[in-house]
Amino acid sequence: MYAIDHLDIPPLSGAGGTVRLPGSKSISNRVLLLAALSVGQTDIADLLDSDDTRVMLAALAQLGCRIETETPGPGWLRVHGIGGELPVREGALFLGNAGTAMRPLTAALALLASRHGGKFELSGIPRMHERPIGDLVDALRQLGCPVDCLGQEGYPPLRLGNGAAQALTLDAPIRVRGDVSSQFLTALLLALPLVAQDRPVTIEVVGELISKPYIEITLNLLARFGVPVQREGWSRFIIPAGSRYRSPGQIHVEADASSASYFIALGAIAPPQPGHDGITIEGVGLASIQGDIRFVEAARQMGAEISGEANRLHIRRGAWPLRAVDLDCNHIPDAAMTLAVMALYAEGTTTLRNIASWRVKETDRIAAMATECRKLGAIMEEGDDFLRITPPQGGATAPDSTTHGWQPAAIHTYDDHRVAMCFSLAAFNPGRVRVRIEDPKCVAKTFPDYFETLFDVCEAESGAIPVICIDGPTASGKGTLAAEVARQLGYHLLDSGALYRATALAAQDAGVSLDDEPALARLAAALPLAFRDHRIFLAGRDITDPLRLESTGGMASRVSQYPAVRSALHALQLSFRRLPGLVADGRDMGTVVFPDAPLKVYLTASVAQRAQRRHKQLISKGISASIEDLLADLQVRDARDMNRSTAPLKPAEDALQLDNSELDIEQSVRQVLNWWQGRQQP
Ligand SMILES: Nc1ncnc2c1ncn2[C@@H]1O[C@H](COP(=O)(O)OP(=O)(O)O)[C@@H](O)[C@H]1O
Ligand SMILES: Nc1ccn([C@H]2C[C@H](O)[C@@H](COP(=O)(O)OP(=O)(O)O)O2)c(=O)n1
Repeated sequence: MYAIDHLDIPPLSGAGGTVRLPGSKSISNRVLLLAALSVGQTDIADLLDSDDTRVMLAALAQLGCRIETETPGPGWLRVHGIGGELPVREGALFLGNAGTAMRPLTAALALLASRHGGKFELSGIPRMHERPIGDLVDALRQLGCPVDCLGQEGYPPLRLGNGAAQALTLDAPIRVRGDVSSQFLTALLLALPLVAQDRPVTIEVVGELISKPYIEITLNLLARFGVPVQREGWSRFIIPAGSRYRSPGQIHVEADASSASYFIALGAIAPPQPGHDGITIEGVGLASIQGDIRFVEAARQMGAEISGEANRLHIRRGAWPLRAVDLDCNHIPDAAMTLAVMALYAEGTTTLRNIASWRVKETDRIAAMATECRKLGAIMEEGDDFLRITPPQGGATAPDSTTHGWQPAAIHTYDDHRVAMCFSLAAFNPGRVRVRIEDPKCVAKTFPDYFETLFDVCEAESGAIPVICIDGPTASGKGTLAAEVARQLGYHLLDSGALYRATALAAQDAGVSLDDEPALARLAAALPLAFRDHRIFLAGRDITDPLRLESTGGMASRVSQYPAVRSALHALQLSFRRLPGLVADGRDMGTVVFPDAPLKVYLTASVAQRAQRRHKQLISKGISASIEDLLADLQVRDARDMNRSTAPLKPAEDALQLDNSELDIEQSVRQVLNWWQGRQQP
């Protein structure tokens, strides 16, 4: 996950390959609740691991439900159901911004608290307290459940129950509005079987029910857990008498169809790559029970070529530019946001209709999409329940034909995972303008590794992937600076010195003389290196600690003099240049390996400072050393690195020099990030 302030996505040029997506959020949280309310234990495979499911798991555990992770095996979770009982009678549950936890838990706990005598408080983050829940509260009060809104009437936080058992009014149909959010009906459908032992319970929907596909998921899962609800049209639902949740034993969670929408769009937008035949999505397919699978139809209408099987989809770019559409999106409320970004690549104006529910989601999504698409240069019109998108005006006659009317933009993401995921696709813009995603970690709500998954299948022209080079003499602080800059930008890291150090260790292991250039080059060309969990392995041996020894540094300096060794390591170093960017430290990053890098820093510090820093570093690791010896070694190493014939240590002509003798680590990092910022498009 990119837990950073913002993520700059360079211009993307193509995509191809296979992705496996995380489990569906809607299915995951429903299955968790049903498993918890069932009699018996349920083993769940491929559950989504995200903020929203963590919130649900924590709440269920707090309510006394026992949950075992990695049981019965890796990727599984075992839930021991409480079977309609209430082992914990009081509690305060914090549910973050997870609507799929807040609504059903409100209904289930209101009923359980009334039946058994309990009292619970449910709250969330400030945005959750702005998301209406009044229609569900009204329905629960009709039943006789004590429900108090502790802030504004009709919104969380809520108090459910008053500690005493209540008689519930179950004979009359329970009426609930269906035109604001279908989650209220889902919540009642999931909760009412808990009190339908003696008599059937009927729910009547008032107003036109929106987002029907989500109700279908609910009904499908209820049936899997032993409660077959009778449906009369979309306005009457009857829960049969004698209902009781029974575990199905095992259940697999499909991959998230809404998450699939970004990769379907990717296949429709991205030019195909040689050696790949479009994008393949595993884990969700045409037999999905999720409504958002119908995004496939919308994407086809816009030009995507999509084929598929029960549990897999395959997408290729078809019509290009994409076709503009005028579409009622009521059946795919979440995935339809992706259409707004696809519309930026369409010929003509696209209208997305019947999307009023967007206004009460994680943020006001109509306003958010309009504002952010406008930043990119699109012409946007928004209404209460529609959005109209005219792409940035391209073509050779456009006022600014170099960027085809696209503007570089910093996309604000409103703590809304879908805004962040959608706008990553703007990085294919023909103007090749930079797209910045603010607060990229908000994707953790449903898809923590979204950007990693995206970058795995995307390509950029090599020159388009930014590299920041940090070269300089030993102990100037290159490694420390490079690692922190890479962390803050979310970039990959190349410690090129480690490759020379590993070559020296490999020579030592193999008994190869440090004077035998051809043998050293052969070793370097086939280094069996692996990087795992911040540790480095050479032929399976953990060399993280020996790699950092001063003696290894000295050997590396000798090995690195040989042109044949340097050229043997060249391709390996280039392979680190991957999306979204690279920070590389060494001696010749800016002069030889990445001569086109947009920022090169030559880092120095006085020789006395460097000897002192190295001394401190070694002492802190429990390695004894004398400053005088270190100073002498350092000078020998500097002289050798600077005077060798191939790729000697020297500043690149276009390098910025940074003497950090008087700067601390944080100041050095800030300086480099400021320089980097200055090199970005406005
Ligand atoms: N700007 C700085 N000010 C003070 N100490 C620093 C600074 N930069 C790095 N150091 C410290 O100096 C030591 C050597 O840094 P390192 O990054 O290993 O250098 P290099 O990779 O250039 O050999 C480390 O202990 C590090 O914490
Ligand atoms: N790009 C590079 C990186 C390191 N080397 C050589 C020269 C150095 O003395 C050794 C060890 O490099 P490393 O960066 O790990 O060493 P320091 O941490 O700066 O002491 O490798 C090189 O020749 N070219």
